[in-house]
Amino acid sequence: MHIALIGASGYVGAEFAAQINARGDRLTTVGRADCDVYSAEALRKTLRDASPDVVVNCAGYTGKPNVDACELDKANCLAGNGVLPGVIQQACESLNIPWGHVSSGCIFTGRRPDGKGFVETDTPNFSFRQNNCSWYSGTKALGEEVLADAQQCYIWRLRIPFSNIDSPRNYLSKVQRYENLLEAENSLSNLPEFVAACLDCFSKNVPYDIYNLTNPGSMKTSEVVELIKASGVSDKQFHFFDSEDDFMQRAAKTPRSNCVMDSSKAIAAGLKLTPIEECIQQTLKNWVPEKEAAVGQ
Ligand SMILES: NC(=O)C1=CN([C@@H]2O[C@H](COP(=O)(O)OP(=O)(O)OC[C@H]3O[C@@H](n4cnc5c(N)ncnc54)[C@H](OP(=O)(O)O)[C@@H]3O)[C@@H](O)[C@H]2O)C=CC1
Ligand SMILES: Cc1cn([C@H]2C[C@H](O)[C@@H](COP(=O)(O)OP(=O)(O)O[C@H]3O[C@@H](C)C(=O)[C@@H](O)[C@H]3O)O2)c(=O)[nH]c1=O
Repeated sequence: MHIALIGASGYVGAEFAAQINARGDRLTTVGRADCDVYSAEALRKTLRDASPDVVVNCAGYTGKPNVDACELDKANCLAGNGVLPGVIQQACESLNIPWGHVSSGCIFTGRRPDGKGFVETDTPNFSFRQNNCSWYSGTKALGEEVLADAQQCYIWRLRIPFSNIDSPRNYLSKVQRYENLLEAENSLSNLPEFVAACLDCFSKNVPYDIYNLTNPGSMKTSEVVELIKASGVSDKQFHFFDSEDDFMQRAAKTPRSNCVMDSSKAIAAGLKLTPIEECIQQTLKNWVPEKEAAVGQ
């Protein structure tokens, strides 16, 4: 399969590129340096010339070191998350190329009113329409609205990614590095399993649709801390904020979307997502500290 990857230079894009190469698929990367990705015509020409079988979009604006930074660069964030998906849709549809878009579970907060995790048909409850969200989450929800009528398109929802490679973007690293932790319940995505599931959508002919690609189940921060301690990866003394208000006052500029998601639709479609506790345990067993990860590159 020949895959054109938009956003290959990012945290998520790098994992896509690595797995595409490891599968022996053909990879063409498309970035802002190659063409004006905001021009459907320029993007169409670039894609037509490359002639891929499928396109994957993992470009987007996340904010560094975290989503707080999006509050300071709203126009770029809106462009990357709200406008770009629509331009890619236009280019792909004009060439009749199937494609997938990396969205985020952060368009939800909490649990459904019935206590269950959010499913794909639930309306995002952490969005500009609810007027309760971070700028980042609002733009990601808009991105999904833009793609509501997209053809031959997967929307893959990633949520607080983690892997065994220690890095500032890895949730298991963040838990070890933050001075104080917010106690919250979340569904999480193992990044390698997320990317494998996205690529499997094409190879297994999974129906085009929205998929929550989180590892089944959810974890409280304190439960993640216990797994880290039990693994021997860190012997740090972990400290917690007193409350969400304390977190907002001392560490955050904008609210976070801690939420529980239901990934049973993805599992039923044959995508492999290991239950969350088991997945974190396996990940910590194979932990590669950042210094060793840098040597291996
Ligand atoms: N990391 C996370 O925690 C999560 C990420 N996601 C989503 O996954 C996607 C990738 O995230 P991640 O890899 O972490 O992000 P990174 O910031 O690591 O990478 C972002 C990528 O998008 C490109 N990009 C950044 N801003 C823009 C813009 N305004 N217009 C066009 N291209 C842009 C960058 O390209 P360039 O080299 O040109 O700068 C880069 O390739 C995003 O859509 C994000 O919302 C979803 C859930 C969780
Ligand atoms: C800043 C901070 C966050 N947290 C918690 C809040 C939250 O539950 C969790 C993650 O918050 P962060 O601020 O690290 O990350 P944030 O930027 O909110 O993370 C998000 O990135 C974007 C791109 C996404 O799409 C999301 O799915 C998610 O991965 O860590 C702490 O415990 N202590 C802290 O000091």
